[in-house]
Amino acid sequence: LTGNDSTATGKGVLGDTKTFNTLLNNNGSYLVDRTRGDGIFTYDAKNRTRTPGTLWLDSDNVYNAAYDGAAVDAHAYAGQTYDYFQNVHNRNSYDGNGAQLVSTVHYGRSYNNAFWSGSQMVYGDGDGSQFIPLSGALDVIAHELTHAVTDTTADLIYQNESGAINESMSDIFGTLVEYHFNNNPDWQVGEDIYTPNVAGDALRSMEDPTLSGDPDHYSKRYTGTGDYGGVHINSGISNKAAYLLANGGTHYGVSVNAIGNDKAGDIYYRTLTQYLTPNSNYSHFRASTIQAATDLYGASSAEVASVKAAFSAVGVN
Ligand SMILES: Cc1cccc(C(=O)O)c1OC(=O)C1CC1
Ligand SMILES: [Ca+2]
Ligand SMILES: [Zn+2]
Repeated sequence: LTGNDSTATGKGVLGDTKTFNTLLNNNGSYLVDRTRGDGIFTYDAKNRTRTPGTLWLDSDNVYNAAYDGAAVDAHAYAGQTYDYFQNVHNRNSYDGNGAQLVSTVHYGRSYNNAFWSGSQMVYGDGDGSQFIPLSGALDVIAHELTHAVTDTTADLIYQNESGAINESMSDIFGTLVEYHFNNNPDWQVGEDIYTPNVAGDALRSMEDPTLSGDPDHYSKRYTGTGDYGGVHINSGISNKAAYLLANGGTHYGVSVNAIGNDKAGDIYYRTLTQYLTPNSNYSHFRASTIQAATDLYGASSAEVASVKAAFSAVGVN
């Protein structure tokens, strides 16, 4: 594919105008951003379920059609998430080696899911009631891309406690990316694309996981076999701890002093990339996070004390 790098404008899922990088040649404008790593490529599944589908081609380099919104956000938010990992953690794409970022939008029909396939991101359009196009939220895209970071580092097995930690890492970095770009940031997950007819709810809450029926203490963990052993359920335990570490608070009588988003992000990034292993459980997660914080701030630091308190507050001792 040859052509010239260009900057296009378009409207995202929520109707917000944004700019992003495209590639222009005689055929028209492709959603190809050659300015980041080995490139960001966005595809159209045309409501079928073959991936990656067709590389997105637009006629005039202006992406304002309703059908374009899901692709505009998938492309622009993948670029922002790339920038977060590169600029904040010095990681070049999800593998540290500039791997291409491939996304497919308009996947399936009324598909209420988004996922990392093992090699690319995939986004459904939602059914218009439970979800609107799922690429319309930065925390969702950063969530999916963090699965790729996890798979190329700790490679946490996607079931039971290791799977819950896998899921929580994606929610944590989804939220940190949303704050980094000040994109209506909060400690909720997927709020911008979830239940358009219901105000104030979210797919999950990190601030209060019980709002979506998930545990906020290890003693309340799910031990069944659903959801791969509760990977989207028991993530609430770690999500609450992360919320407390960054923001502070008292939970079940345990007080945590805030260390802020940036230090929390550096601790979780080091934990994920240097200490966690495929079968890490919550106990190993506590030890690993303490070690990462010790490496960064010292054994007697306030940051280490807050990590210990945050895990204790959610019953992981
Ligand atoms: C909507 C959805 C369904 C199933 C799996 C995932 C998954 O990627 O784990 C999923 O996406 C999310 O959880 C992102 C955060 C909104
Ligand atoms: Ca959010
Ligand atoms: Zn996930």
